[in-house]
Amino acid sequence: MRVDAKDMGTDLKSVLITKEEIDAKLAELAAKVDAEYAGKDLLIVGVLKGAVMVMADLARALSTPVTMDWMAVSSYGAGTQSSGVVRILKDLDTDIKGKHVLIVEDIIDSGLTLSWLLSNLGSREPASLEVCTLLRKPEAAKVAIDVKWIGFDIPNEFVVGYGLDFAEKYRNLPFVGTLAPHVYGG
Ligand SMILES: O=P(O)(O)OC[C@H]1O[C@H](OP(=O)(O)OP(=O)(O)O)[C@H](O)[C@@H]1O
Ligand code: HPA
Ligand SMILES: [Mg+2]
Repeated sequence: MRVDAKDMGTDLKSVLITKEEIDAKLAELAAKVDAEYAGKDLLIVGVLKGAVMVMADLARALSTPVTMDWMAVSSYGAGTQSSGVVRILKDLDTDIKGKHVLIVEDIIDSGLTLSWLLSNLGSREPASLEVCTLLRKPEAAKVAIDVKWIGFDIPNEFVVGYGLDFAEKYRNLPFVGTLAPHVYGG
């Protein structure tokens, strides 16, 4: 069954990026990642929980053999604003020293989560450390981050779907949509 904005009642304001657009973009990104890491061992690190969908779909679009690990950090809690305080809820299972590591994210909003992650993982001495994110909000950046692969730059609005939640809901929507302000008290 296809879920679309109508099925969400009035919770969604609009569909920003369709499933088809996400699929096409991930194929493009996967080709670039394949080219970069040809002949190398690559560990992709998904940032739970938001990046679950991107990890699953990007990993399957890659030709490069990869290993996968996960980190859980949280800075948003149940709200729509980053608290700026990043907590590790689950650390990597593997030692990344000397490995080529690619962090996979669903979204870079303020950039605070990723900035913290890059310095945390960077201090573990990986052979290389890069970032691939499906979404980025350029207008929301509070810190500058060097991001190698970006799927879509989006407006500074709270989005849900394809892994992204509001109060843990809407992660399973197959597209990215904007939330109606009344849902989060706007
Ligand atoms: O650039 P920032 O402003 O730091 O925001 C981006 C981060 O916020 C979200 O995670 P969240 O803390 O909501 O956890 P979740 O993935 O479990 O929803 C998202 O998945 C990113 O990891
Ligand atoms: N939506 C959902 N989760 C998020 C967002 C967003 O716009 N920004 C950071 N985490
Ligand atoms: Mg969240």
